Amino acid sequence: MNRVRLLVLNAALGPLDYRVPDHLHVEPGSVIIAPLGPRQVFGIAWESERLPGAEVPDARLRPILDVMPVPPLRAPLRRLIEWTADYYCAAPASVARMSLSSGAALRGGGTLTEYRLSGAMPSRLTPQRDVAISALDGEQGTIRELVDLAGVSEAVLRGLVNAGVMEPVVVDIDRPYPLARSDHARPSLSDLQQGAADRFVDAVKAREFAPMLLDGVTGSGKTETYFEAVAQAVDEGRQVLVLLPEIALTENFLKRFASRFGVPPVVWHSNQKQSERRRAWRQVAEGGAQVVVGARSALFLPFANLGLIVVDEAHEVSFKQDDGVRYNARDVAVMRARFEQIPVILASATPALESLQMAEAGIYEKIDLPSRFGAASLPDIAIVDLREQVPPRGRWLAPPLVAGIEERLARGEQALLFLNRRGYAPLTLCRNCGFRFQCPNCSAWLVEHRLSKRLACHHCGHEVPSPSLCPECGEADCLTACGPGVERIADEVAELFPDARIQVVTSDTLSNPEKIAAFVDAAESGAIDVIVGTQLVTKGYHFPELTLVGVVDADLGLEGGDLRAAERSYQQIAQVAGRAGRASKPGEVMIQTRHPEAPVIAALAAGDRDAFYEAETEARRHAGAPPFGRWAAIIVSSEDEAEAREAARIIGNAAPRLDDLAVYGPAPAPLSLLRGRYRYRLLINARRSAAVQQTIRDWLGELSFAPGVRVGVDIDPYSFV
Ligand SMILES: Nc1ncnc2c1ncn2[C@@H]1O[C@H](COP(=O)(O)OP(=O)(O)OP(=O)(O)O)[C@@H](O)[C@H]1O
Ligand SMILES: [Zn+2]
Repeated sequence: MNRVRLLVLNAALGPLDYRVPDHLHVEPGSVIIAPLGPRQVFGIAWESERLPGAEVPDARLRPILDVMPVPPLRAPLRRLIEWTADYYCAAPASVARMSLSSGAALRGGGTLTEYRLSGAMPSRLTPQRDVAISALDGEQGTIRELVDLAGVSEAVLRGLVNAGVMEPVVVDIDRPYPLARSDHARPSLSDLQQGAADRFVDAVKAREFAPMLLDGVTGSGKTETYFEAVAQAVDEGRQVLVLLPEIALTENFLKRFASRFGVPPVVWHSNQKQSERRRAWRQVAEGGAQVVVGARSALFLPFANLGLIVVDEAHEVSFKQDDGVRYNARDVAVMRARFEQIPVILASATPALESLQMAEAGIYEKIDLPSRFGAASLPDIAIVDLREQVPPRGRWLAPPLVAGIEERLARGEQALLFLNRRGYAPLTLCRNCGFRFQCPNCSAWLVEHRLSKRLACHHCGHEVPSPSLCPECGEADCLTACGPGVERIADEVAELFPDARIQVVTSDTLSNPEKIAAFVDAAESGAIDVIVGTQLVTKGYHFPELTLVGVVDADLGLEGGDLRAAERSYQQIAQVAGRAGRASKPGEVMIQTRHPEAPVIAALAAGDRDAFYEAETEARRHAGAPPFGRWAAIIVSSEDEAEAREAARIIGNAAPRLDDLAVYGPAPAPLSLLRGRYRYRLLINARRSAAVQQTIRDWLGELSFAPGVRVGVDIDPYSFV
């Protein structure tokens, strides 16, 4: 009899066995729908020897219902799912779910009716019809899409359809994308760039696993260089995955890609329309999507014929996912390349210490671009010591920075002020009674957002309209904003320079692709004088007229107990500094700080990256921190504080006593209340050789907790809150 073992997409269940009816063909990787009690569940056919489960006698097996009309998940992806689940202590079903991330795509084909002009003219030409006909020349789309394009009502378009002026065209909803042309606009590379590009092209041709670290200063042309490898893969008919750390960077990338290859790449991220996701998923699986650019979830897509992976801005913390399956997309990308036997390029101007260490150990090949492209040189960096250059009361910009902005405005150039704090002020308190606005669901202050006139929690999204009275003492006019956010800095610039055109750039103001595209256009065309932004604006952008970068508070990133704080601060400031002077005009960077002697600041000022990395490496080695030792975290949470505390105590008491592994805690998490759940943490510090995952599985597997308790494991954690 034909039986099959399924990895079912339900994290609470183990693998399940089914019978395969004679009329269905199943192979490893087939996507299957099967009965589960009275319901149905998706599952993936798996090699049974790799997925141990309870042996059920043939007679008790239920038959699967159907095999989905999609290509089976290939072996390299199945191995990746196994590896990810094992390494990050996650349920295989939760990882597999990321591969089958468009339910609609699994069910197979469908069509859609679009319309276009037929060439016939109407017998009666109203002004509305005239507008529509000229606007729709060369266009094709659904009626709804054409309504937007033409700016006329649906009734007008329906009238044109009835009059035969527009004709229906039936299209496959999962139709292929237009093809990228590798020689559409090939740049002529500098010798240095060409050397790097040749290496990447060779690696694509070789079709072997090759992890490469592209370490190039800001503005050195990393993108242009790895585009040559993309071109090679496209020429060979193979697919490419480019991972970006944030959706916000996609718009800029789309534009650059389209001008290089003639068509935009295929986009994949979580905020897309269902229909777009489904088309992208199917084309990825069938090989019709050549180049996919996406956020980290694109890593688990079922590529038919992957030839290259690029992780751009590979040092970015946002590649680490902190809920659900807690994985690091940078590291999983390298594993996917290994299973697929293809090259992977990690590109960054400020590589993670872990990546540099891998290069030093000879595991990654390091490829350097040490200078900027063309006539551009790296900007001059100056320190503004806030203890000597004191901003006026209630202000945050010190005199040298203000003078710098004034100079840029006079010359028609641009300035960028960086402060990694959204909103107007991070804390609001009552001068009369001392009341502070706090989130009811989180142990965090509410942040004032003046643009939207609200107080908001940046952890759970809780919002209240900005009050005029103190809720505690009832006084009016007593609420004070403490400290600056970007909105407040923008106000300060507006007061100093009333004619300046200022744009605040945060995830609040650039909340959709249209707004991001509008910002990029405005900044490129010189319609903005001063940009005030969070980390969102520190990387990826290339604005030729931007010649001054001001870091408003360089000490901010060093606060808090994060063990990677120094590295992250260094990266963020080096990246934002890298936005200055990228074209012919030289750039200048001013870093405001109260601690000019701090190693991070001193290294930035001296432009001595190696010194910083060396000091940081020594500190990590000394502390047994990554990459010299390993960390893992256990996070316990419950809506009931006593329940959470008790579960944490049980885990702490059962902690293993081993020579190569130390357990700290449990202790209340720094964010001890998050989204209504009380939280405790344990930190594990282990030698590199320790079997951390197995130890944790054995340890937690023995324990049981109250039903409302959640226990999460975070391997190689980034967040310590
Ligand atoms: N060979 C080239 N020919 C023409 N333009 C180039 C070339 N190399 C780089 N450029 C241009 O120089 C600018 C900087 O290049 P790019 O954005 O690729 O650098 P990067 O190293 O990715 O920078 P960052 O890390 O700061 O984002 C871009 O506008 C790019 O188009
Ligand atoms: Zn909250």
